[in-house]
Amino acid sequence: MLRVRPAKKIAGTVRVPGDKSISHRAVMFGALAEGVTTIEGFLPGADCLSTISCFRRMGIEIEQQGDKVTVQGKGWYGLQEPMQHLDVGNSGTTIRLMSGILATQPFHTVMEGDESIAKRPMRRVIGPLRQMGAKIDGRKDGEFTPLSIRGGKLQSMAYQSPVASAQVKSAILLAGLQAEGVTSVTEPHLSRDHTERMMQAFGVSVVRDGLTVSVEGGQKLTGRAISVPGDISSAAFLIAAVMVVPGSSLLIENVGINPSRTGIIDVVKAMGGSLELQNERIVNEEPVADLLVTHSQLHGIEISGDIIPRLIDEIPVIAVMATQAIGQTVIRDAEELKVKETDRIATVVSQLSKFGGRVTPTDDGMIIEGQTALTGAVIDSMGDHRIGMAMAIAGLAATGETGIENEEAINVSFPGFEELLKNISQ
Ligand SMILES: O=C(O)C1=C[C@@H](OP(=O)(O)O)[C@@H](O)[C@H](O)C1
Ligand SMILES: C=C(OP(=O)(O)O)C(=O)O
Repeated sequence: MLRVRPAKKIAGTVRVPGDKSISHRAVMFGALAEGVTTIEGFLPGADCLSTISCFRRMGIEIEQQGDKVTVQGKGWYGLQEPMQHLDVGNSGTTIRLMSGILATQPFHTVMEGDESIAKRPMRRVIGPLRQMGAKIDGRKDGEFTPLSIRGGKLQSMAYQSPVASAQVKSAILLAGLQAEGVTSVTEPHLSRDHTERMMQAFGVSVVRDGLTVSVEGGQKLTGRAISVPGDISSAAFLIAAVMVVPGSSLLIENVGINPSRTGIIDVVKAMGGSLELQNERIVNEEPVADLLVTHSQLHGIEISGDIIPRLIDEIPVIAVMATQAIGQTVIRDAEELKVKETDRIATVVSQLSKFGGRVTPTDDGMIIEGQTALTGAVIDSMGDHRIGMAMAIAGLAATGETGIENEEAINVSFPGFEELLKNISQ
């Protein structure tokens, strides 16, 4: 059990582990590229290690030591048919992006993962890939794992996605790279665009027109050096820690500030929090900065619409911050929370309530009442890394001790979380 004590103050200068979305893509693109790709700042969390192990099973040589990775790319068709099932662990990004890649390969694969993956919807990716000509099956007509993919020659398509999902968009664009003609994806709202940026970094031409992004088939990826910035989704827990513990201040260095990910910064500022970007720069097509965060009394706001995909993974910890804000915080248009590692509307409500948090679930979000005094509790991550970490932050602001059960889930995206939190807590 992870134990958290109330903090008097959060202070220091820190770095968070590498961006999860960018780390997955760097390994995948490196494997499919011609030549060597070196990655520094890689996230050695369980999800990205699942991506590495899937590519190793397909004959790609990958060396990984901590945050340094070398991928010996063999070109798009250099992958070999795996003799066993590919295990994606807990990682939705791995299974959905890989579906797009495997749909183009002239062999058969089966992918499966843990209990949480088995409940997550796959037809959002399988449906369009089938329309492009891939033969894919799974439980409930391809909605659930295990997924069996027999890839081959694909037709290009213009896909109107009903959801703003980077995983859906990325799977189709990856498949489109081997389809004849131009493949495009149009989203209802902009989702994170790391795939588009990294395709360009690997030498692929990508065209964006508003909410539509397109690629022409037949383009090659060329291996290169990639430097992964710190994950803003991990930094979000530390930003929240500063905002819920009076007198706190923290400098978080080297954080990715891609505009499709910075909803958390906009929300903290709109709630009245002090957050300053310093030393802004561009690294491998991705904007990066140091974040100076200073405690401020927050007030409740409404969070809805276009901003939701820009902060979807941060909503559990935003809910924790909102308990310490003056007034009500209302989160709408976030039904996607229901299909993450857990149903994050239900798990935020059930776990935060154990501290005495006042949170009401709604069909597409939640309503959080502030300012509420929290009392330390024993909570359960429910196997969801973001729930475990969000509740640890609640523990910093609570009276008495908090215990987090099933804390090992945190390793999915933030190895070293417990130690880092201890180092900055006084
Ligand atoms: O493409 C990615 O790297 C991710 C996309 C998002 O999921 P959706 O595509 O389902 O919105 C996000 O929640 C996930 O943590 C990572
Ligand atoms: C939803 C998440 O990841 P994935 O979809 O890759 O499992 C997450 O990291 O919060």
